[in-house]
Amino acid sequence: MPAYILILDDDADVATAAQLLLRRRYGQVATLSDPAGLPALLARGVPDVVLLDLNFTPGSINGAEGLALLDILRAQSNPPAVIAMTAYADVPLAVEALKRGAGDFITKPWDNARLVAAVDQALARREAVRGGAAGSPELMGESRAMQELKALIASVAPTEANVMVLGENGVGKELVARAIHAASRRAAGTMLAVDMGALPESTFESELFGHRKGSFTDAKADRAGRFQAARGGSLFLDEIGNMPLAAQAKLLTALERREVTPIGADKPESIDVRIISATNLEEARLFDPSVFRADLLFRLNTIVIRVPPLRERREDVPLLVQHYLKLYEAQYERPSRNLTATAMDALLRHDWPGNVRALRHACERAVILGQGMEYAINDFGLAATSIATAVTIAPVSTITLAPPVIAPASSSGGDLTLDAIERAAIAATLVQFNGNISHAAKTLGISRAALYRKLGKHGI
Ligand SMILES: Nc1ncnc2c1ncn2[C@@H]1O[C@H](COP(=O)(O)OP(=O)(O)OP(=O)(O)O)[C@@H](O)[C@H]1O
Repeated sequence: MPAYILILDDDADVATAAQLLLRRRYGQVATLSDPAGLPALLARGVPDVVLLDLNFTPGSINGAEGLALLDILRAQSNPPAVIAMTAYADVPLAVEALKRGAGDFITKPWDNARLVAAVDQALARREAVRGGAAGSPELMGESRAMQELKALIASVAPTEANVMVLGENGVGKELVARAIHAASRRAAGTMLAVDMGALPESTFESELFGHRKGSFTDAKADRAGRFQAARGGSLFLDEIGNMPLAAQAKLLTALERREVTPIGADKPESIDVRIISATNLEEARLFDPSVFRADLLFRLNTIVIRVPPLRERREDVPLLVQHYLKLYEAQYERPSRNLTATAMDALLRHDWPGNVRALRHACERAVILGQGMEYAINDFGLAATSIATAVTIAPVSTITLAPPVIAPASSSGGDLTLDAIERAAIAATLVQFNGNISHAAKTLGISRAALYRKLGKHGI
């Protein structure tokens, strides 16, 4: 979906400069200089991201108008991600904006690369938030792996321990980080996310630790760093595996001393953040000192949480598919449709190299492009090579109503081994109960443990 960005700033020059920069990259970039026009604009459609100036009236620096606009934006039923902008790098104001729901802040004049990175991150965060029901990101899944993951999150969250989240792309690492923050003692504070892999080395210190006005040519105003802005909350350091070694050394010093010195400042400032980090780097690479400093690793990984890939918890597929189909049916105002059992079986056997993010996109595609009365596997646009040869299941009419029906012997007869019948019966029963293991086991007449063993055996 092309992104819709709104720049809300009374300074037309500033708004146009941002528009020119962002138009090259995003679908639709609008500007608005008079906040009075905001309700009418929102009635025509809510943007994905709003760059919001916090001070409208010339000379005003307390941010009250911007914060009021922020409240209006946050009150939308499908609220945009907001990046607060201010010419006055006033930490309390930035923190207030973050507390009231802005996802990030940027000071003017901005660095172009930084602005684009902030918009990219805001879009990614919005996608993650939209994934949850009613706007709150929820880590879904009832597989044993997910139950263990949720239990681990619950026990780790209330501590102050630094947590490192490991897992492939799209498995839900950021959702895990948000769940930890939400269940922590710092939940009233903000969780600020920083994509460490996208931070240019030249601006690394200024971004993380802040700077004082005049400390270098472009330092036109004081700027708060992410460490200061996240005070009292959590700092989510994403993609830490992609940080250059020099930046790793700087981060290590800050964490060891529990203080940072803004560029140009004469005194260090103490930091009060909990660090949650994430990477998709394989552990072997992470333990390679030419890639990642061991001393920094030990600072960050007091607790390690591994999020398993979706192919290792296939039982979660039906639940996720149902959730995302419903979500996109509502979003695109499409009628609710069922899924053929054949399609669900193929989705269950898909390897999902892009994990939950890919599943989510496949569901969005099916909702937009599916033409039949029911969703068929072709609607999901999966690469044929990633689906193992289909086990024949009669096209059960709905996934919720019909009991599992196993196809009579196919004309080739090749699929009808006892194993194939067992596999098909399990898959169809899981579909029937939306992936609920307890119900499926009861219906199949076996224990939950036996069903888990069979899921493993059949690679479901
Ligand atoms: N367990 C889950 N339940 C519901 N949605 C999920 C789950 N896991 C991931 N998602 C969704 O999948 C998408 C990717 O999740 P997220 O950004 O947390 O993954 P990630 O591991 O941080 O990805 P990357 O490594 O690419 O940054 C988001 O839209 C998120 O809402």
